[in-house]
Amino acid sequence: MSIPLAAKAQSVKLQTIVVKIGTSSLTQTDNQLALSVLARLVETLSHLQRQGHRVILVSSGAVGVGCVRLGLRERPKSIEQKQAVAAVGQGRLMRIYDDLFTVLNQPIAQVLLTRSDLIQRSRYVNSYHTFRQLFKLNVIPIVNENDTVAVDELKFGDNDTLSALVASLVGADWLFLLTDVDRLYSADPRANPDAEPITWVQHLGDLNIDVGDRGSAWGTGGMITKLEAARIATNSGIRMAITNGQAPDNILKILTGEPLGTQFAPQPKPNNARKRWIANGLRPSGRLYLDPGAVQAIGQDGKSLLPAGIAMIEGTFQSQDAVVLCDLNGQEIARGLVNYNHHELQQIRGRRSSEISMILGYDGADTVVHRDNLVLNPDSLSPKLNLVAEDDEAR
Ligand SMILES: Nc1ncnc2c1ncn2[C@@H]1O[C@H](COP(=O)(O)OP(=O)(O)O)[C@@H](O)[C@H]1O
Ligand SMILES: N[C@@H](CCC(=O)OP(=O)(O)O)C(=O)O
Repeated sequence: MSIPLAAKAQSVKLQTIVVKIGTSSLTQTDNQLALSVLARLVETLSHLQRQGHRVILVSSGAVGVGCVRLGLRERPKSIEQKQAVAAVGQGRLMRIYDDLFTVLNQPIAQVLLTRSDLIQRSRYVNSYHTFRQLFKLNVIPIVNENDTVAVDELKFGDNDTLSALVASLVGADWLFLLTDVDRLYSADPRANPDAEPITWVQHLGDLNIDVGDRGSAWGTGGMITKLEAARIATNSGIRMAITNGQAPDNILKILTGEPLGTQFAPQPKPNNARKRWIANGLRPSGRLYLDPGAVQAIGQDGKSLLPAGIAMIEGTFQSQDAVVLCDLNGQEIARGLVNYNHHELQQIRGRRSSEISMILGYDGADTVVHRDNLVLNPDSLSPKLNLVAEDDEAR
């Protein structure tokens, strides 16, 4: 029997590493597949796996590869077209990955997820168990959105967000976003040659940059979705890096401490997986505006939210839905699962908990959001720190 791979790794600290590669890195300017990039990516990930790390690849490209297969020169616009083209491309993409990984004797698995898989707690937990089993089998899971079935209102839409949610789900140490620029800049470097490179981001809330309104011709979301991914990942205690997809071995260099790309500091993470699910997996369906006393009680004193501290509510939600808790200026303080629907909450907001049964005519929870179901937003508590230009030492 062969020695388990994890046991072979000696001085390397074993980590869970999620790598996302975008369409812009997988395709060349003539819209053909960038085979050499794929091969180097496969070598890098197989190497990490052999060292004993747990590796997940989130790969875009179903639509791009489908277009190449069908001879389409532009990314399709309508949802139906994209779904059909993704169905053509996804199988082909996996075949290419399997051929390349097989050369290195590395087994892979296809995992296709939709937003609702991560919203529903039981499916979220099941997905987690599947990843755990795949790690035990020394398999590299290759994840993509299940484009052919995802409905518009429940789409990730971009794999940046998906990769951050997957990283949060598995409790990853690192998330790498491989793209067609070498790092984040103060503005889109294609449109602004003078844009300043950014190497280190301590707190996302302090980032003040221009991200344009779109990505490359084939990519989805551009930098906006990468920064959203950074919010989810760093708030889950995950360190993130944006680096050039042309050089996948940058991942190895960054892991050994080289200051390549743009790196984002992990924030203190919610200490249990369920809280990470509340903070990141769920889509809030309402907002509760809190008075200063309630902001202090939940933000500083670790208390549950009571109806007395709610000044205003927005949105249509049911009991146990996720809601955002914010101050009177709309600044997000926390997210949580609410114990009352929006009708009930309109009636009891601003009132004492002891009045709830009299107002509603039945007994309900004393709290609107119990502290066990409440996750503070680290950005709202962060001190002011800012971008670091290329030459500065920030770590
Ligand atoms: N501030 C910025 N810094 C770096 N790139 C930016 C910025 N704003 C916009 N971009 C654009 O984002 C693009 C990468 O996003 P995208 O095309 O969606 O890539 P991917 O396919 O890798 O997800 C870059 O090609 C760049 O033009
Ligand atoms: N699920 C889609 C991913 C779309 C997407 O996010 O693309 P990109 O911005 O290139 O990462 C696909 O496989 O084409």
